[in-house]
Amino acid sequence: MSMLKDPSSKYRAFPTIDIPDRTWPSKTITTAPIWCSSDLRDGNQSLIEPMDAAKKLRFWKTLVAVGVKEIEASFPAASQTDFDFVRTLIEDNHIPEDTTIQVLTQGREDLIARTFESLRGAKKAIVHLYNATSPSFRRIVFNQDKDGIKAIAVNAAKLFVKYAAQQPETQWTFEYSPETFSATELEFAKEVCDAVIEVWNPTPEHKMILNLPATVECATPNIYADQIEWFGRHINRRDSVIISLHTHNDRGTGVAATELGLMAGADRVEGCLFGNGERTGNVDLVTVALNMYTQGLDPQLDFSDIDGVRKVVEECNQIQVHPRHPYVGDLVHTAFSGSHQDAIRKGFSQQKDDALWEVPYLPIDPADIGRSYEAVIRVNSQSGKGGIAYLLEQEYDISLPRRMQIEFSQVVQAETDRVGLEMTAPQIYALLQREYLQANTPYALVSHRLQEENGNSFVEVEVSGKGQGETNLHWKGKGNGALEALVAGLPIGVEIMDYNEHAIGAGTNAKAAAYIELRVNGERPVHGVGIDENITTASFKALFSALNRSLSQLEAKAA
Ligand SMILES: CC(=O)SCCNC(=O)CCNC(=O)[C@H](O)C(C)(C)COP(=O)(O)OP(=O)(O)OC[C@H]1O[C@@H](n2cnc3c(N)ncnc32)[C@H](O)[C@@H]1OP(=O)(O)O
Ligand SMILES: CC(C)C(=O)C(=O)O
Repeated sequence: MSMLKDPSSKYRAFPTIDIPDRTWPSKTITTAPIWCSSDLRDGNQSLIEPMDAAKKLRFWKTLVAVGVKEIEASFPAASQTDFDFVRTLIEDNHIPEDTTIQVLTQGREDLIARTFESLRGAKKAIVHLYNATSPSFRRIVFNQDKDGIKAIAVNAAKLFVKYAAQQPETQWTFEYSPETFSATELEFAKEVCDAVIEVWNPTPEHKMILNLPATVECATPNIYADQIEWFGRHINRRDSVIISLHTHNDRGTGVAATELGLMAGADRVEGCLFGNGERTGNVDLVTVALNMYTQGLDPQLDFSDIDGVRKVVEECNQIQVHPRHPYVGDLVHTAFSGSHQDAIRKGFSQQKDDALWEVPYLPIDPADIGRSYEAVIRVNSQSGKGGIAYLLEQEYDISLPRRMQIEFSQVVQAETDRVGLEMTAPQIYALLQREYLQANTPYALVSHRLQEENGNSFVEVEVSGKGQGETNLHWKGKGNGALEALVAGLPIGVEIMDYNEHAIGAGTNAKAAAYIELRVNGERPVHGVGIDENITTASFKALFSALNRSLSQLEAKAA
């Protein structure tokens, strides 16, 4: 094999479908399909360790809670575990009235007999027959010509009728899959399916299911859509047939193929939660459903606790969901990068409760699927001021003025660059404390006295600090307001460039936050922050914070 100069010569392009008047490209999906989960069958058969009975039951209950109404529970003839699971569901009444159990079998009589046996006593059931129809499977696996392949399907279909008749207490629905449909000549797929239709004789009142698998995804999704549209136009008794999609994800386009297949007229979708299944998986039912949701269409499945569902699926399958997996991955509602955070923060502040969802970079409101907003913005070295400001607002009720956001983001940036790690909200707050709230040198405010007289403010402050020796300093000043009086009393020339304040919290526990931008001796302005129960004290603390930071920076510059 390695001798081949160009290995791609081993493969060939999938031919296009001759359907020039195709209609699906201009369709949209307007109704939710019938959903069928194959987690307990196609998903289960792909696991390193297939689920035991307890796990299968837990998974089954989760699917029922999500609202999946048709659930392929097993391949009962494959193993005693699979057979017994079907018995448990029936005998212990785990199948709600509005839910139908589905099982799969090959077209061999011993397997069919055992399959029907497993369903004894079920109120209703879907029995699913498959055999592969594509040229390579005909040649390689079955060593049969087209007639031989059709005969497998027709003979098995007849056996279905025979065995179903022996259990008339059950309301039967039959499903046929021309396995490898997407790699089968369309005329031949139709021929086999028409032959099965003849045997099962469905009616508009009692339909059968024709499931059209992309058993191995082998072409672009538009080809699959063409195949589905062609099939729907040509199959006999279309009104008595439910057309079902069953895609895999070998080319990474299982979701796209399913969506285009629905636009092409299919009625039903088989798949697995979070895309488990053979090789690269079956189509992910969650993504298809939530994609509909984000188009304003109710998918009729409940993923309002998506993390709860994920937990069950991960524990049963023993496979972790990827952090980038659409909708459910740990990181998919998270923005680290500055410009994204800025846009998200602005989006949140403008988003009205009942308005169309328009928060940039978030295709879905995380709250709709049970996620909090906590993980939406996370800060690392790629982050900007918006994300930092957002976290302080959300977690600590602290709203930094715009120019201070810019200044503080440089402090955070230096820290994230230094440690090379993400910074959590508590770590950012600790940095704010260290940098601003605890900026106590060289001057720490010990106490202050404020007097108002005839529109004038008189301030006396007691100041201590490193380098002041044992004796505290006392500075006095007079001005039009408290801050002006304090500035007048300082022995250093300062100029207040900007002042902001706001409440933190409400009621008796409320505090005040004050922010001051201060220019010392005509140098570059520097910010300070003060937090206190008393707004005047908060503003004085903010002034000392700015003064100390500025003096420290000047000292560092001079050194
Ligand atoms: C695409 C899919 O996911 S299809 C579902 C696949 N899932 C599974 O196979 C899981 C469960 N299967 C099993 O446990 C086993 O395959 C069993 C118990 C069903 C059968 O096991 P075995 O009797 O050992 O047969 P095995 O699986 O090897 O089947 C191969 C034979 O069945 C034939 N066969 C394969 N598929 C079908 C079919 N759909 N209908 C009729 N015959 C078939 C093959 O041609 C082959 O025949 P040969 O022995 O004459 O060459
Ligand atoms: C049995 C069929 C539907 C199947 O699982 C497949 O083709 O992938």
